Amino acid sequence: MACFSVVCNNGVFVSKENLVIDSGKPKSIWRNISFSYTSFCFPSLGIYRYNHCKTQNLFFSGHNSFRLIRNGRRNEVPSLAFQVCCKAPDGLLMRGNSGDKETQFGRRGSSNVRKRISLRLRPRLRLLAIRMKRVSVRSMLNGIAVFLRKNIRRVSLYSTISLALGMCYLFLKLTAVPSPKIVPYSEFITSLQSSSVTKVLLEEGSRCIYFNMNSKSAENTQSEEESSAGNDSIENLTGMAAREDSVVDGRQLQKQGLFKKISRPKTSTSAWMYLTRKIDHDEKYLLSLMREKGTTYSSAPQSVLMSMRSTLITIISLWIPLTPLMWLLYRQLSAANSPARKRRPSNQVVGFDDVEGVDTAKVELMEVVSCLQGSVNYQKLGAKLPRGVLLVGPPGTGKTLLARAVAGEAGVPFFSVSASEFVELFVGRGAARIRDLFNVARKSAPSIIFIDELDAVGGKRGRSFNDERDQTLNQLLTEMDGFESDMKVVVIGATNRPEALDPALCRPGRFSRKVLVGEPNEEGRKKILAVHLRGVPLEEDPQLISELVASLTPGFVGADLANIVNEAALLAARRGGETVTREDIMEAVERAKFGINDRQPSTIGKELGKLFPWVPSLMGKSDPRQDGLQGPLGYQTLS
Ligand SMILES: Nc1ncnc2c1ncn2[C@@H]1O[C@H](COP(=O)(O)OP(=O)(O)OP(=O)(O)O)[C@@H](O)[C@H]1O
Repeated sequence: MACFSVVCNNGVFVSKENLVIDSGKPKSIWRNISFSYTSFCFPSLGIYRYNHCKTQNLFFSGHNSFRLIRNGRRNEVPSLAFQVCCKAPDGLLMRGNSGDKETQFGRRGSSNVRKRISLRLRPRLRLLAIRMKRVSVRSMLNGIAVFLRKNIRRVSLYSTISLALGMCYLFLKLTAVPSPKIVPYSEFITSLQSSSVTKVLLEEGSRCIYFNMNSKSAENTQSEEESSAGNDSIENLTGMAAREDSVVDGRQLQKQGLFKKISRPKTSTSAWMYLTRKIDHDEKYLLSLMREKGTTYSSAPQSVLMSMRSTLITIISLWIPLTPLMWLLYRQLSAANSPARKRRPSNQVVGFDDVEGVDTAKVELMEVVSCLQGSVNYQKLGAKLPRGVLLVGPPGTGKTLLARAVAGEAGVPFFSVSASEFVELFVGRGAARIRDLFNVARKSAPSIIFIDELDAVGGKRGRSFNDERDQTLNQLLTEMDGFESDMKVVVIGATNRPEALDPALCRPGRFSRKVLVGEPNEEGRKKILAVHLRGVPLEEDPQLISELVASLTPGFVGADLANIVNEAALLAARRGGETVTREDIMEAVERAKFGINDRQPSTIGKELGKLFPWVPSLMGKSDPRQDGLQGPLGYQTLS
């Protein structure tokens, strides 16, 4: 029993978390402590023992302290002392720490809160100060320089875009002029008829007609607008008020109390008060009316600045919504997504030793490896390196593994793609990817391209309306034709459906060599099992187990056998065993053969079976034990 006391002379408990005892040891050590009882002494009141803390009031807090919660009680005693006794493992040094920040006893109220806040803040500020001291301007600048160097392209692109946008904004801001008020054409004609229009400008190449009116009419129009609309837009007011040759001057507007709204400077003024749009085939009448009324009229092209401004606005308003779309398109179309880039040439660690049970296929492929390595001088006799080798066989027989083994043995770059990666949404994209892949492979020659599930793009042409797929296949055919005779690039394809392939793909010169990768026989299965049992700790002799499992698994392919070994290891791990036993292996074989089922038939099932013995046979589920069908090695198979 280790006892220690914590004494506080002034202040009261204000916190529920009123005591933290620091052991100076890691938190894990505290787990062994059981709290016996707490005794409080209140000398000023004459109370010396006061037990109220229970075991559950012991909490771990921080990494090397524990905390007492006092059930919310408060001691309103100015002076108190208490003792904490704990059972601790032998040799554990404990010390009470009344000066701990969380055991502060202060006055109730705001001063205490302030104290607590300051106590919590202080260490954080200290930490911040230490960190700030460590930060040096030079290292920061170095960091920025390194970042810029690394991302020079991206940084320059973003800064160019930002600069261009900034320039556009500045240009628009500088060339901004208050636009004239747009009025209907009929109003313009009426004003002309009443001789209130003073000056007209017909803009060349557009339908815009700018015009000014004399003061009286402008005033009338203004008051009409006010009464009808209530308030005008700031632009219109600005345009009217600030115009130099406008008849309505600033003073008038000020009188009307409208000038308050004007915020634009006087320099950005428009020369024209009103704007309307021309009606087709009315030019004759318009000109004759203006001549009749003696109105000054002229025509002028749009100013360069204004046309630039409107072009810029059009471009920006078009491009802003289009940019995300373009970005998506770019990402889709960019070569960065191409399989050739994704698959960097890598040296595979798989060798022919890792592939067993497919000896004929291995011999064929070993020849290709010898040609790639240059150990067989096939050119001397005028022979050519086979362009393509097609691996044909049921799923899981090791076609992919064989291709990887070829790459591993030849020690050349290996580009592995699944043909489905060439199936694209955009016409021509799949073909471009094929082109990319072959270009990269050619550059890294001697190399091997492996196309898995070749039937995804190599299916017979013209059978569907899928133009994109046909184009991709055409490109593949072209690329395979395009190898120069001395180019050491071999294309290995794998498929489960050779009958679905386009005949052009299988003609000599393309996938001329077809290698059947079939189901392994018993000897083959034994060898495959031996490969997969290499790294598994077995209770018995691996050879014996391989023979046993091989004899029980006719029709199983390499992938099934690899799965059996893996399942057995998992079962052993589940039961917590150190080694994989024969039972684990047998259970894994059963699982692979019959699937995972409940071994024990359910009680309801049993009862039903007793009552209606014909039900299981009706459902096609007869008891294997009754049928004499036994599991491997006399094990009962699943019911
Ligand atoms: N002959 C074999 N020797 C050793 N392991 C094999 C063999 N065949 C298959 N395996 C195991 O099965 C796994 C799957 O094989 P793989 O992917 O090569 O089959 P596949 O014939 O390409 O199948 P699919 O036609 O479905 O693509 C391999 O990773 C390997 O672990």
